[in-house]
Amino acid sequence: MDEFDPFEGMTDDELDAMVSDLGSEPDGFAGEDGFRSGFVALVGRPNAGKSTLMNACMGTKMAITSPVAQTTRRRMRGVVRREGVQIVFVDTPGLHKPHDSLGSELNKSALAELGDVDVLCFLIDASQPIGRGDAWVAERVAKSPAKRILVLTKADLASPERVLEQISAARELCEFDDVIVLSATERFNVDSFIDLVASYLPEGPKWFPDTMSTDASDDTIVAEFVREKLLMRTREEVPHSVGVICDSMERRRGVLHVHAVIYVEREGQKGIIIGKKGEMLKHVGIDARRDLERIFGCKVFLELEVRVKPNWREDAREIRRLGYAADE
Ligand SMILES: Nc1nc2c(ncn2[C@@H]2O[C@H](COP(=O)(O)OP(=O)(O)OP(=O)(O)O)[C@@H](O)[C@H]2O)c(=O)[nH]1
Repeated sequence: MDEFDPFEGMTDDELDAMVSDLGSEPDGFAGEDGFRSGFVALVGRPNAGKSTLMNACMGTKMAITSPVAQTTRRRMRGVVRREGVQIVFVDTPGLHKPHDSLGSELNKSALAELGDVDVLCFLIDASQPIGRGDAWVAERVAKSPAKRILVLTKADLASPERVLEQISAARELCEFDDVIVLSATERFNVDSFIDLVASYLPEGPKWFPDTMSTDASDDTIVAEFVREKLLMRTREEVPHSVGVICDSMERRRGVLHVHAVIYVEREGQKGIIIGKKGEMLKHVGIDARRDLERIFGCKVFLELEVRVKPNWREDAREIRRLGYAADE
């Protein structure tokens, strides 16, 4: 199969404009003894491709992804290691105009990262017009003291001309230390992205031990993967009304026994999720179990239950209990 190359046929000048050093010199890689490390936030509008890029960098799927906006509800850290370097990527909820208390919490959670990281990657979908949402995010990104990298995602979906236009428009919004164009699904420029980010990291300790690749707890991983399968199989309001909690996990004779509760806001949504003769819930369980067995490396017995909790998205206590509060 031919390798995907969105820049095929472009002139050197055009290429320079796409992946450019915009002036500020990265610190360079550390010397022989100096270990480099740091925190790198992935921020942007919902659906920009933040979780997909984090998974691509990690080389395994840890963050859930879907075409539904606001898939990410919990800030999640994923560790990527290279010789002498540890990068802690922080996947954040998409920044958007909130319509409920849950939305406000998600924004708060993402915004909290802006001032607290070494490198800020502002992801913009190359295939979508830059709009007021991006301008709003850019205004906040511009205030961060972190190094700033503009990341044009989904290059496989946009023409080179379109990508160039997007870069110019994004540069109007905010100043960046660097720019990179990539496609996480095609693995185009993902390794270059990791190298670029690493070059901006300061000398520092190993923040995570070598055996740890994420700060997400096991029960969070269960809840998130069940939710992802629900997002894949439901439509309209239902995906946004779903919250999942894993309330028990126990390993017995090599099998992980898991119980998770799916919360929805209305009886009708419960019916949709259970499906005719329980078919929908059964398939969600099968899909989720497959991922969980890969992640935990053992057989998983997954039991799912659906409960109705009216208007939980407006209830601060419920948002916290489900683990979606900004300071979780
Ligand atoms: N074609 C293509 N699709 C992509 C690429 N990156 C992400 N996607 C798709 O874009 C959709 C959104 O991706 P996510 O990674 O969930 O986006 P996100 O920014 O984390 O979204 P939120 O959780 O809503 O903030 C998914 O359907 C992905 O498969 C890419 O490089 N190319």
